Amino acid sequence: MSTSSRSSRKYHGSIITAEPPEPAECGVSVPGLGSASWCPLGRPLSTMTQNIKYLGQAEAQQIDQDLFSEFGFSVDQLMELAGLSCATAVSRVYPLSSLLKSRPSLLVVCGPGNNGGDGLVCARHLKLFGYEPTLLYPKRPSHALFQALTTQCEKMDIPFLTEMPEAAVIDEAYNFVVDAIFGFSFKGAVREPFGTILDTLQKTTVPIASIDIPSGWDVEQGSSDGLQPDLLISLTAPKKSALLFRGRYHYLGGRFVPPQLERKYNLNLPQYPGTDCVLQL
Ligand SMILES: NC(=O)C1=CN([C@@H]2O[C@H](COP(=O)(O)OP(=O)(O)OC[C@H]3O[C@@H](n4cnc5c(N)ncnc54)[C@H](O)[C@@H]3O)[C@@H](O)[C@H]2O)[C@@H](O)CC1
Ligand SMILES: [K+]
Repeated sequence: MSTSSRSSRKYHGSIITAEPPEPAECGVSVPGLGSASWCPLGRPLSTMTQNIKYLGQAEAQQIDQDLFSEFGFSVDQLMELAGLSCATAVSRVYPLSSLLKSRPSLLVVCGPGNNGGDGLVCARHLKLFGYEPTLLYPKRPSHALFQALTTQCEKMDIPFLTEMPEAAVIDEAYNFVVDAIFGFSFKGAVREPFGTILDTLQKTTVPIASIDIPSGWDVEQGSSDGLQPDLLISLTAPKKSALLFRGRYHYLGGRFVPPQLERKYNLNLPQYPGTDCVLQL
């Protein structure tokens, strides 16, 4: 599906209001990408968010490392906050009252790395928020953290599918899909079973909410014919490919960046409102 055809995509089974407007000039200056000629949703970024830094892949991974080594965080700490912000953004964009299907069902597809871990946490919080998530988690790392997150979801009575349903089945059964397959460490051609899973997701018509990066997109260059999510939740700071996001909603989450780290990488993060853990960009 091309990016241009995405803007005319119609969603079924939930939540649709209006077509996304055409992109407009907003002239965001992005290190390494020059001046972007448009911005998501076609509206100028506010002065509050226009200087936010869009990260390359290496820089995102370096910040990740700094958080764990120099700043003393553990993975599960940050994953919990990341997953909670994803669930919060999802519930803002697709509130229970807006869902058209009789049950507040959604599918969360998790990949083999930390992005998949964010998906497990997000599913657990969505269940606590009153949604009915179902998980697909085809490649499970043996690490104790992922086993614990899986157990937590099982104990919350969140069902796990054994295989990816066909697109028509997803459209029929779920209000929307959370894409937690790949994040900022994705590289190269997609390997199975995720190639088939992403092909199926592209055939669905329900909205897709992508965690950190639309899965299958190059972290910096994006993908013109890849997944075109309706919602993108950028964690810590957006990645360069987020400039090519043409869905309706772009949120920032992962409100855990210490000011010292923000200064070190000149992230220029916008101020989150009050005690909120997400911010719409
Ligand atoms: N520092 C941060 O900003 C935080 C990041 N978190 C999450 O962690 C993510 C990054 O996690 P990871 O570094 O584990 O990486 P990813 O979750 O992006 O993916 C790595 C996994 O995908 C596989 N993979 C990579 N390329 C592939 C391909 N072409 N085909 C098939 N499999 C492929 C790798 O073998 C590995 O198992 C972020 O995007 C974010 O979602 C959060 O959990 C916590 C805080
Ligand atoms: K993703």
